[in-house]
Amino acid sequence: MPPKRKSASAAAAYDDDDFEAPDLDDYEEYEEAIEDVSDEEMGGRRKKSRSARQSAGGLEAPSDSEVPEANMDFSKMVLKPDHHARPLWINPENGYIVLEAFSPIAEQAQDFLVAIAEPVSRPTYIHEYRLTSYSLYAAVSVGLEIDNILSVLNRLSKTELPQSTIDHIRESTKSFGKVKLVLKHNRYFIESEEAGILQRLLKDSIIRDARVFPSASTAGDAATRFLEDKAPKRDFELPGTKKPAAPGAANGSNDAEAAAQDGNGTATAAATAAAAVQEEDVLGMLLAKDDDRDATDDVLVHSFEIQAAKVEGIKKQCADINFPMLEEYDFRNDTSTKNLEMNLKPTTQIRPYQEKALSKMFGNGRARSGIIVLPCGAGKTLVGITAACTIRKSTLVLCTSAVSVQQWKQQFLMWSDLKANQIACFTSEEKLWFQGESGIVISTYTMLANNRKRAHQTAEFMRRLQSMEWGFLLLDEVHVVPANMFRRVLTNIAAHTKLGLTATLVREDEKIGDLNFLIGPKLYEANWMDLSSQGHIARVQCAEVWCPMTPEFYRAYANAETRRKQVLYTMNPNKFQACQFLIKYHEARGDKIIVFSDNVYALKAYATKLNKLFIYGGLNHHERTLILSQFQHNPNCSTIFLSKVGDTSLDLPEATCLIQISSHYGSRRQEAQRLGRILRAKRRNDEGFNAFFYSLVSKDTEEMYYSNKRQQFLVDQGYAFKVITKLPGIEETADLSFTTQREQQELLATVLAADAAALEETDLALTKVRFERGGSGSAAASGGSSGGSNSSLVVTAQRRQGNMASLSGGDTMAYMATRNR
Ligand SMILES: Nc1ncnc2c1ncn2[C@@H]1O[C@H](COP(=O)(O)OP(=O)(O)OP(=O)(O)O)[C@@H](O)[C@H]1O
Repeated sequence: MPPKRKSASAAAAYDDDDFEAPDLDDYEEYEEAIEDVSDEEMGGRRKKSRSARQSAGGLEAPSDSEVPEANMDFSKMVLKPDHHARPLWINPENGYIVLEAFSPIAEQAQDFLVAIAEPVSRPTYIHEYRLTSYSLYAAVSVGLEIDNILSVLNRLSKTELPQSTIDHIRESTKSFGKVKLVLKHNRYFIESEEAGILQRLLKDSIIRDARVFPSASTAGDAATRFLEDKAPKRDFELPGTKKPAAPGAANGSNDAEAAAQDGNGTATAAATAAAAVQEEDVLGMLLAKDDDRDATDDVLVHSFEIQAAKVEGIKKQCADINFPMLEEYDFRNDTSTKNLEMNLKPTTQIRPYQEKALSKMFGNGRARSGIIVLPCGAGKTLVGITAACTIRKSTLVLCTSAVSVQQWKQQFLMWSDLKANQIACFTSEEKLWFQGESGIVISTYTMLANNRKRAHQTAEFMRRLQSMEWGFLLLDEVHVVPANMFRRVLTNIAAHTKLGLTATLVREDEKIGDLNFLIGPKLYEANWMDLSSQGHIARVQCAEVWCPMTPEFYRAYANAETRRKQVLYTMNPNKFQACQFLIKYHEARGDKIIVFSDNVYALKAYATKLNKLFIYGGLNHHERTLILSQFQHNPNCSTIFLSKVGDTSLDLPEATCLIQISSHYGSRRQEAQRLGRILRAKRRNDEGFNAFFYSLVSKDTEEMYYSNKRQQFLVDQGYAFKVITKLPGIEETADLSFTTQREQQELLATVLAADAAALEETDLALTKVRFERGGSGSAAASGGSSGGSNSSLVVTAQRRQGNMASLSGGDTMAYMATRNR
């Protein structure tokens, strides 16, 4: 039943219980949101998305497969005499940049690279970046100038900057940042400092037709074709925080000096040389330039007005003719949109990386539209709230589920001085407007994008939403929303500034590029490993546990159709035992455990057998909240089972261990989002604390292939996945299920007898299933046999008899060579 499968997998992106009965048109759109598809589907999607990107206007980032094979013979490269002090290798062939992350000035170099290039891979010692049109567009939008980019790159590079790199940067940015779209006093203007550029734009018939000529009543404006305006002075300061310290040479020198002091001989020599590079004020020059960019009093800005209704078309046209417009909101001078008195509470302290991300957004006193990328659990919500407190206008927040709506509301109340009645939630269960002329509305994408007939109260709420002029539109989990749905939301809503928040700017269908066009460029992307080492997110041990299939299950697997194959490798008795063992082990350590299963049949079967609570799409909001609260507050409820409805946005700081038993094909995004559930662990700063992420994989099945693919995003962020082929201690553990052949055969018979509908049960709210509880919630608190070790299971070192393979870890570990791209 192919259509049904589509809708089933579509649930990956959303918790869509806000609607009574989504129709099939909606499924088509949800389907678009699915980033992770089987390989056959990928080919078609790639082609489709490539043409979509082309139509999105020339700012195309090549996919990996499109990057030309580089000539890797660099033997003729001439190194600069002090190359050891410079941390960058630049590949003249393909724009890839390699950073020596162990260099004393790596941190500063990293800040710079993140601003101009796409991070490809950032493990411990060597980072890889790629210069793309998108990344350069983003660099220009946050105020970096091309000459400065080239100059800093050259200073950091071990060789003279290759001419091909210079040409690439100049060529792809020559018209970037020259045109801005500004909404002032409710009128849209196209602005540029170069009148010639506006003249050139006006030669384009689509743009010319959208132009608004000043009327007689605005005769003053009519004196010239182009309105003249002074660029604003830079006066940005985040509320409740001190002004961001000017990044640059001072900091950089200190870091370099510190590194020089504690290094060994070679490191000291390198650091001394690095300090010499620092003396040239490598980054200071660039970043100071960034800060001062708009402080020039005498810059004249030319502009002309365009019709509000044609804004999207004009944006697209400008991008098509290679003049992508930057969107900026002069909120301080917008007197026609009502202010919203809101501030961060005095106790709210934003973290340095949050401040850095925000300074990219507000760097010149206006608000730039764009996307901020921070790891899961790093506090994107507070970044969004701080941005709202800076703009201080009515704000609309869109997220992916009703649970997140409540979490956003709670976070607004926690971090800002807003009162509850100034915040309205718009979900299937709540539709009360805020008090006062301005306020906050929090809703889901599906609520806003739904264009079917609505109940009276919902229609009335929508009418009010559409008639408002929003100062700020905050888009949470922005990577999962399909372009069509976005378009529908964006056409329905008039907003001055749009900020997209995400942890994983990846989609297998490569539609990420659409976001550049619809929202704006990526403004900032943080490094997961840095935040982890600074204690802002938890350290995690990742492991892939290989579970051999029992012969009976494997035989059935080999002969089964696709859907049943998935259930068979998830229900594999050896995987079940591994899961049961890990739960026991970690419960005994005092961990709180989430077991993830995409497959609802398996989710119910596991949870019921193990007497645990479970959450999936069939439960309503109240039922989910009830279970989550048990997990958070009841010491006897240490493990819950979650379907994909828990992939994103769940704030469960109690969780310290994840076990994944079934997942969505090769989804890199899902893997990262799931990991994100434990990155916020409350106990993350306890001494020696580690969170654990286990992926249980049935050996010699297609799951192995997908598993490898899924890990790539996290591997690129610097996570190392250990492969465990045998869990130490499992064999001595009593009371594991399905240990006898008879039990295993019964289990197999049940799976084979289950009708196709049961195996295909989806997470959609449409499938109304009554509230089933896996058990009383009393977790089996019996200390599982842990193999006698209190330390991490993954790195357990034990004294036991064994052969050479055992001694070298060869019987429980496997090593895999993986290729990042
Ligand atoms: N500056 C801060 N000071 C103290 N706590 C913070 C700060 N920023 C965020 N937090 C806390 O960190 C946790 C994670 O924040 P948040 O839920 O916003 O993460 P997120 O980035 O949205 O994650 P996800 O992508 O998983 O949804 C929350 O408990 C939040 O209260």
